[in-house]
Amino acid sequence: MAIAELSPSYPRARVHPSSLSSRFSNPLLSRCRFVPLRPSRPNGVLCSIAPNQIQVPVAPPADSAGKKECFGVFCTTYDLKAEEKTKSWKSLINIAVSGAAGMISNHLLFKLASGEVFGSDQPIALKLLGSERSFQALEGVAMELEDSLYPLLREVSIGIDPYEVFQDVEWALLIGAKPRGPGMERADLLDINGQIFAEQGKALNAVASRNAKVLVVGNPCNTNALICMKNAPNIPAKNFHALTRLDENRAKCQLALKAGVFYDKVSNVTIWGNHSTTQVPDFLNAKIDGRPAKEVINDIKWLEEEFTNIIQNRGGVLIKKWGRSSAASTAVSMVDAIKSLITPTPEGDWFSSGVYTNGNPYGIAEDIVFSMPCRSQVCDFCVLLDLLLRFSFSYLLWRNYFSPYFREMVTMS
Ligand SMILES: NC(=O)C1=CN([C@@H]2O[C@H](COP(=O)(O)OP(=O)(O)OC[C@H]3O[C@@H](n4cnc5c(N)ncnc54)[C@H](OP(=O)(O)O)[C@@H]3O)[C@@H](O)[C@H]2O)C=CC1
Ligand SMILES: O=C([O-])CC(=O)C(=O)O
Repeated sequence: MAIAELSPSYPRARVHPSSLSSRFSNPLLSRCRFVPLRPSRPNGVLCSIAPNQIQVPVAPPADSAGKKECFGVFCTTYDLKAEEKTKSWKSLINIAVSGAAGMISNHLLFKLASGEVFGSDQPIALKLLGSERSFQALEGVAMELEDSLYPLLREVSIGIDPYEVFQDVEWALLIGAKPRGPGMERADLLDINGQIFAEQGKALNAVASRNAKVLVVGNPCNTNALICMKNAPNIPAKNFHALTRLDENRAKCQLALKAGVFYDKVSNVTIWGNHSTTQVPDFLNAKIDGRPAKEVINDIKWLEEEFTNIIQNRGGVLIKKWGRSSAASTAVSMVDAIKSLITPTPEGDWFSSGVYTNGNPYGIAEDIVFSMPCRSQVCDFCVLLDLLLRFSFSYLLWRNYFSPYFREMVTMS
């Protein structure tokens, strides 16, 4: 398929010796240093640095001899297991974030590091992917992470080569991509951004954990997720998601406002289709306080016209006001999306995610990434075990309950 054949935007390998050494006031993080990269380090991400920053490597302090080498700004020259507090912790997970010096990441990384996303007993290693142009900013991000003293954040590495940064990652949060400006459609970004996801898919395929979960945010995110997935055949297709949770959150907010209730009363909201103006926010199956939203709101004209329009165009309206695209709310919706994947979905509810359509029961075209209602099952150590395209909407419901107009909108979107 043509999509799978997009060529890489970066050369295969880029390795720069690193320099920098730093010292920290936190005793746990003392004796940090940077060491030169090795082209193929089996475990862990190599920290790259811009060519003009190449220096002779700093020799390890005598008292750390025999201990693990440190990379990036966080340095595990201490024994994690020896710490009382870490005894009940789960084992470290590796999380890659691309576009790590960008706006969305700037909100997301601190949520990840705080434990808000993966839990207060889940230590994490952050692998930050940037580019030569953003490398200094990436160092700035890493410095801010250091200065935040998050106990669960055990390692931070920065790099510009996805083949290095994605090594062994369990999660890849792919944000890095050009955002649209005023007057643009998200699809206008495909020419520029599609290449990024072809390359990153190949890199994930080569070096990431075989069960890595991939959340694609960079726009147009559905198509980019498909491109990434097609380039990563070693990773199960069900592990790829395009972020449409922001749209779901927006829809919940508007329904709550209209009904005069707080957001937490709104459930069962689906975004069908693409994260674009063709999406269909499903008010027919949405519930407010357990009752059908359309009964509670009792204004079908508003639901069909205004509500749908508001959700479809929310991103563009925000760009006109801010001059840039939504970032904080996107990071929040990424947190929601990840938590939905690692937590069993409450009985009777579901969440929206852009997923691969093969085998879907709704008559949606096969072989695309399309947002649908999803539920997750979780194994006991809190890692996504499986994602069910659960037929919360049974085909019967789909056929009999949806108006032909609505059905057509969804399948055409
Ligand atoms: N799915 C969703 O719900 C949403 C998706 N988005 C999308 O997320 C993406 C990132 O948004 P945001 O963080 O605000 O953007 P920023 O411009 O703040 O950061 C994007 C990062 O992407 C990297 N990048 C890669 N290629 C390019 C390029 N050609 N031009 C510019 N930057 C590039 C840059 O990092 P580097 O130089 O290190 O490569 C940059 O730091 C956008 O595509 C945006 O449209 C935004 C909101 C919601
Ligand atoms: O509108 C954009 O380009 C950014 C985005 O995806 C959103 O805010 O939904």
